[in-house]
Amino acid sequence: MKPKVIVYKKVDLSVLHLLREHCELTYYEKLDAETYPTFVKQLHHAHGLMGSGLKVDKALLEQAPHLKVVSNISVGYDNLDLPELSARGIMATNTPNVLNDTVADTIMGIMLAAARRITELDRYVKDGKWKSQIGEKEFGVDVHHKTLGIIGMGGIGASIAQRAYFGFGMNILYHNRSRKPEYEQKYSARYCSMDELLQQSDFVCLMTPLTPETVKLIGEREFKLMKKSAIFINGSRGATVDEDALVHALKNKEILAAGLDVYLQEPVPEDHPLLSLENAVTVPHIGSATYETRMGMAMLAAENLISGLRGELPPNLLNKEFSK
Ligand SMILES: NC(=O)c1ccc[n+]([C@@H]2O[C@H](COP(=O)([O-])OP(=O)(O)OC[C@H]3O[C@@H](n4cnc5c(N)ncnc54)[C@H](O)[C@@H]3O)[C@@H](O)[C@H]2O)c1
Ligand SMILES: O=C(O)[C@H](O)CO
Repeated sequence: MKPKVIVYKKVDLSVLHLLREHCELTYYEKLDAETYPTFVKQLHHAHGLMGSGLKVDKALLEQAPHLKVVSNISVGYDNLDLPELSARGIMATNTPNVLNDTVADTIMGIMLAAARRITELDRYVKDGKWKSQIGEKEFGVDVHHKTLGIIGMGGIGASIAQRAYFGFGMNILYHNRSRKPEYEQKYSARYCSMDELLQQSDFVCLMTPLTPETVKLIGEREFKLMKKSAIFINGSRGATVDEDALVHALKNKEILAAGLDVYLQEPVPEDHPLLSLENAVTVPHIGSATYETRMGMAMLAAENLISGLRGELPPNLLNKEFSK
């Protein structure tokens, strides 16, 4: 008998074909108030789960007595209660590396947009405000040859460093849990303490996972340490930043601007103070959102799922306990 699998995110047909070869599939393009009750009923029989964003915690797992593999279609896995999954003998997997280049492209785009005020000035043109030659009021600041500080020099951080160093001639500083000699060599990246990075960088880019240690990693104190001309970029998770402190820093010109892909609450509420600030570039969590990369992530997630359901160790297994 084929294992029963629930996919709860829209994925390409080729991914569904692959899954159907190996599993009995229930497919939801998305979970919402309407589909959730049926999803929970099916959870009682499921051996595998694949999707993204769903909080997989004790309460959910109580309703999934046969579950063997949870396959996240994302590299971040802060939605998973990993200790609880491990205690129940359930494998968890994610999708690292396939998205590095795409997310790094997004981050460079946000950096350029914030520094050169691209989104703000796009609105200026469309609102009919371009009446004469632009002047200093519309000037931005350079990106090239500035100092970029990367907090969280993992797969994505390194791809950002590569673009910034080779493409923009930037000077790279980084802070990470451990030193990365490979990137020091390739991108002349210099390891430093977080405080030094915050004080020296023209652009501060946050790329750590969301963990208990990184909740509100950047707050009032950190914004005060940054240069008044600094541009802050968050591509990690919203909860790694104290959003009230960020709004305060932007309003009071403690920093020049911010570029944000992630928020504490997503979708970000319409009346969020960040959305009324001209010096905040706000995009809707689009880091990995290209056809090619989302397809690659879903395919990798399907491979992880199938491998785990076969009783193998999936390529991107997260629980350390299973590898022992
Ligand atoms: N905006 C998006 O669409 C998007 C896309 C992909 C990933 N992400 C986020 O980016 C995160 C990083 O992704 P990745 O693929 O580069 O992961 P990764 O595991 O390769 O890299 C994360 C790096 O952060 C470092 N780190 C962890 N805790 C730290 C701390 N307290 N201080 C300093 N460094 C710390 C790790 O040592 C590691 O080098 C993901 O966990 C996810 O939350 C967002
Ligand atoms: O963690 C990830 O992979 C991104 O946030 C996309 O969901």
